[in-house]
Amino acid sequence: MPAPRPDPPLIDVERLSTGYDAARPVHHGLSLRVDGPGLYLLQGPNGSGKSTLVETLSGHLRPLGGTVQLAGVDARSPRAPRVRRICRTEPALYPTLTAHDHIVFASGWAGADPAEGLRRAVRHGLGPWLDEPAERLSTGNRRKLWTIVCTCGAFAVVVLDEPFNGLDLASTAELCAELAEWARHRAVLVVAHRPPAELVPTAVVTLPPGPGTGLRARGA
Ligand SMILES: Nc1ncnc2c1ncn2[C@@H]1O[C@H](COP(=O)(O)OP(=O)(O)OP(=O)(O)O)[C@@H](O)[C@H]1O
Repeated sequence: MPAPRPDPPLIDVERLSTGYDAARPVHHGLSLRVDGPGLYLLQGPNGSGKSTLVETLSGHLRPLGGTVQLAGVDARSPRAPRVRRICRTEPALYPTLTAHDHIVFASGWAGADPAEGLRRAVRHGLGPWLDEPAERLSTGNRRKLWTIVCTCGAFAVVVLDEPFNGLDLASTAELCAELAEWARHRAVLVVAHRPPAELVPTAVVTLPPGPGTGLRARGA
C-alpha cells in the first residue's frame, strides 16, 4: 500500500515577485511557507508591502513571477475561495442591507449555516444591531460585521488585514479568542501594526522596508 501523501503546506509562497508595475515590484523573490495550523503575525513598516502580499494571497493581484499556493491550491484558481478567506482592511458592505441579511447572504455564498454566523454576531456584541442597515452601524460594529461576513463557513487559510481597527477592548478580546480557536486547525495570518496583548502568535513574519528581495520567511 502506498504511503499517504503528506498534506501540502497551508501557505506556500515561492520566489514571489509581485506589485503594480513590472518595472518596480513591491516584492521580489519573496518566499513564505506555513506548513501547519497556527496564528502568524505579518508585520513590517508602512509601504513594505503587507497589503500587497494580502492582495496576492487573495488571488486578486496576479504575481509577476513565482507561485502562491494555499492548501495546495493556486491562489488564482477558481477552487481557491473554497479553502481561503480574506478580510481586507476596508469594510465593503452594502449600505442599505441589514447586518442580519449580510450574514445570511455571506453564509449562502460560503455554503454555511446562517445560524452559526448569527450566533457569532451575538457573541461579538452585534445582537442589538442585527436589523440595522450597514450604513447606520458604528465604525466598530461595521468592522465586526465585515469580519464575520468574510469568514463564514469552512476554510483552511484566513488572512485578516488590520482586523482590530475600531474595536473596543472587549471586542478585541473576543476576536483574539476566535482567532486562537481557528489557529488550532487552520493557518491564520494577521496583519496588525499594533497587535493586542491577547494575540499570541505562533510566529512573526517581518517584511523588510522597501522591495523585499530574497526574504525567506518560514512559519511553523
Ligand atoms: N493599488 C496600488 N497601485 C499602485 N501602487 C500601489 C497600490 N497599492 C499599494 N501600492 C504601492 O505598493 C507599495 C506597498 O504598499 P502596501 O500598501 O502593500 O504596503 P503596506 O505594508 O501594507 O503599508 P501600510 O503599513 O502603510 O498599510 C507602496 O509603495 C505603495 O505605494
